[in-house]
Amino acid sequence: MVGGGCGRCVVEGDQEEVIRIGGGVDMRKERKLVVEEIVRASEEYGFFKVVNHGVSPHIISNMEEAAFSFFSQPFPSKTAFPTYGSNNIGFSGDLGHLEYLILHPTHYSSLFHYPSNFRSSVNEYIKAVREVACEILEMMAEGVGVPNTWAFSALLRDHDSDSLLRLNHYPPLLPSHSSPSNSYNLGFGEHSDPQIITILRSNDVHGLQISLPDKGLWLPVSPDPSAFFVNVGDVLQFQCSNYCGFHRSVLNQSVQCFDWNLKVMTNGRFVSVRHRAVTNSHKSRMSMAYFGGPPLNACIVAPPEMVTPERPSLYRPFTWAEYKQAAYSLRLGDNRIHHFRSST
Ligand SMILES: O=C(O)CCC(=O)C(=O)O
Ligand SMILES: [Fe+2]
Repeated sequence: MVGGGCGRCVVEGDQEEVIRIGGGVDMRKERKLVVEEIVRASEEYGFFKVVNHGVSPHIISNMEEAAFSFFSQPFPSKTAFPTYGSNNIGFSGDLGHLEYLILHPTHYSSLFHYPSNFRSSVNEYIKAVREVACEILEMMAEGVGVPNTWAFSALLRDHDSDSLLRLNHYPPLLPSHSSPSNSYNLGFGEHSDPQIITILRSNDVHGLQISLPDKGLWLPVSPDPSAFFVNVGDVLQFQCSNYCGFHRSVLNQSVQCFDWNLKVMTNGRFVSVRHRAVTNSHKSRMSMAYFGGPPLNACIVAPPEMVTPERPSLYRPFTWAEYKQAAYSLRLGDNRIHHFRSST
């Protein structure tokens, strides 16, 4: 269990609660039950674990080995890769004890410089986790009563989807680098993920913590390398409010006007989870986060089914490009959703 004094609202986690959250949605159970569990967890926490997800352990271990081997290179070799970063998170001065690599599957140039075995591990992994993400989004749409159950997932399947894979490596802490309380240091500060959905997986080392809505508690999440953790992203919180998504390639026809309504796609019915990662171990921690994002020009607005006179639209429509720009210009921990609330 992780506890201690780093950050402004650190409270030791309640193990019972962690177990309840981390128990896992079993994807092999009857679909109706899986849908119910996913919707409930997305409303309550914006976070859940999935087990029996169907991704081959071979694909996962290949990706992890490729990532460890990348990070084991000398520092100057790593900095030659344009999407490698260390200690600085984003562009607004946030710091963390980690190094990372950002890989954009649809940007050919993002993978161009890597050896072919690395590229194929990344491509295979992304393909597999995108399927998991899409299946979950389809169940979410079904669970909240959106008739086109592919409406959210189509955004990830879009050729122009702005999805990415982020590999985070938290090296073990040297004693001279640990915080005065010696409990842990911040690896990745408090934030919510801006995209639609995150499929997160880590090796068997503790570090991830989630914050419960309105409770000011940080709960440590026990690692489970055979499972994926799912974060509801900001866009899905929005989107489960006004939606209507059409996709050229899905419909196989030319659609003049994209009516992507992710509202902050659930009109606030789902919550995006605030989370962070701490380094508290003598072992390296590796997390691999697939962020499912919409195309840049997608208009984020909730499905009509999610907006009623009793539940008016909470957010104004905006494009993913607008939101992304706002997200990256603010500090990691800022509440950016707030800037997109309707004025009425
Ligand atoms: O390392 C982790 O478990 C969390 C990483 C994370 O939150 C992120 O990459 O957005
Ligand atoms: Fe995150």
